[in-house]
Amino acid sequence: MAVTQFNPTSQKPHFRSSQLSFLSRSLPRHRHCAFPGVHRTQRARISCSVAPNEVQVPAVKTEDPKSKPDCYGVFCLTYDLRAEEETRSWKKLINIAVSGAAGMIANHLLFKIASGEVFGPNQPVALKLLGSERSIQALEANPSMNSLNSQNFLLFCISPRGPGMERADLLDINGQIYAEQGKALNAVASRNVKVIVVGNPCNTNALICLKNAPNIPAKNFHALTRLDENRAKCQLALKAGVFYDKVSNVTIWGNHSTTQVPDFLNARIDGLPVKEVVRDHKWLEEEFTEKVQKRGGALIQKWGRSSAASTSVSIVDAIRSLITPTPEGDWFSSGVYTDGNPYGITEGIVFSMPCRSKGDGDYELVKDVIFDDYLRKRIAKTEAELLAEKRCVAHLTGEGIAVCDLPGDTMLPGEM
Ligand SMILES: NC(=O)C1=CN([C@@H]2O[C@H](COP(=O)(O)OP(=O)(O)OC[C@H]3O[C@@H](n4cnc5c(N)ncnc54)[C@H](O)[C@@H]3O)[C@@H](O)[C@H]2O)C=CC1
Ligand SMILES: O=C([O-])CC(=O)C(=O)O
Repeated sequence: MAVTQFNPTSQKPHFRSSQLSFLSRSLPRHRHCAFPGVHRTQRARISCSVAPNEVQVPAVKTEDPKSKPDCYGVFCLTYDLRAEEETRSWKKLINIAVSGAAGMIANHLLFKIASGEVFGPNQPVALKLLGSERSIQALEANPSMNSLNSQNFLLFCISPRGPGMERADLLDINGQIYAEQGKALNAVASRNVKVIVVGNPCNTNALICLKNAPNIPAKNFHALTRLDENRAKCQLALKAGVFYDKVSNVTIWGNHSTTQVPDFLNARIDGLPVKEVVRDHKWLEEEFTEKVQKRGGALIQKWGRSSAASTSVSIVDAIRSLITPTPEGDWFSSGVYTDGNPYGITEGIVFSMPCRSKGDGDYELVKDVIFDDYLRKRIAKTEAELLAEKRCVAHLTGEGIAVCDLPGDTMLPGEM
């Protein structure tokens, strides 16, 4: 299963009834062609291109015109993926499932994926929308994980957090959902699926999910800390008076919470160490660090709800970092499993660390980073918080009886 570029031996994708199939809007304007297997009554004239070195699509085969088209909400299936062998001029389908699909983040994200912004032009993508009861009504989404067997990416944007809910309650209630979904993934998903957990507390939710999915490599699970990296880059760019793209090598260490550590020691501006460009080291240690740590909460205070558009942008960045080679010398942050990490961080937790990818969906941890006392001390604090969260969900990870002794002064970004 999964996308060709991740697994060349992947099985042929097949289409389940609740999937919505999109062709990237950014297909070139070339000639029209019809697709084999498309019902005569609904045969869509879909733009497609055939490059000189590609195989021309053979003549259209028709199927029983009486058979009904698959329609879901306003979308009808017009591209029969069973004909995939015959449409060799097309890239292989990428399957993406989004859970919490009727929520704010997904509302931005789904259109980015469907437009071709994430996986590029000429790339067919199939979106599977998963959700709670509410989203079944809103989107005709699918509440079941059973048909996730052919996904390349699974994005969890679930939020059952209610007013006045304590952090420990959230860990438990949200954690139960992730335990359940981890089990479902374990039963049906491809071993190559890449899972990005967005719903908070995302590091520990990712841990619960991966612990309940032992058939899937723990390495394939990510907790989204890319939003924090983007926020850190933005603050550094503003301070240095440079464009955002001049800032590189920014690591967010640890938890997606107010203990996270935006690393200015290893970060660079225009290729130079940040500390050489930003001489105000007090600003780096105090203002910059706190601003990034508490940005989520500041936004909730101003806007009344958590960041959705910028989160969806950062999910796009996170996916693109896995499917395109990391630029030479640079890296990106992701919350990943700590087993085998070269930094001495306790194993068995999901911790944001610097990663590089060859663009094949996989990643390696970056070895050549430096530490000083300030960085080590901060990393120890966020590590302690994640270990406490882990103890708090031991009943959900199969590690015994939960003991919840969360440090009082640490919070989710939105908990200020
Ligand atoms: N990691 C990060 O950088 C960030 C994480 N977040 C987190 O992302 C999550 C989602 O945020 P929004 O989209 O703004 O929330 P939202 O409340 O707008 O949407 C969440 C969706 O999840 C659905 N849902 C609830 N329980 C479910 C279940 N058991 N199965 C499937 N779907 C379920 C709800 O019906 C809703 O449609 C929150 O937990 C939020 O704290 C938000 C911003 C940044
Ligand atoms: O707590 C929240 O939902 C908001 C959040 O993660 C962020 O903006 O970083």
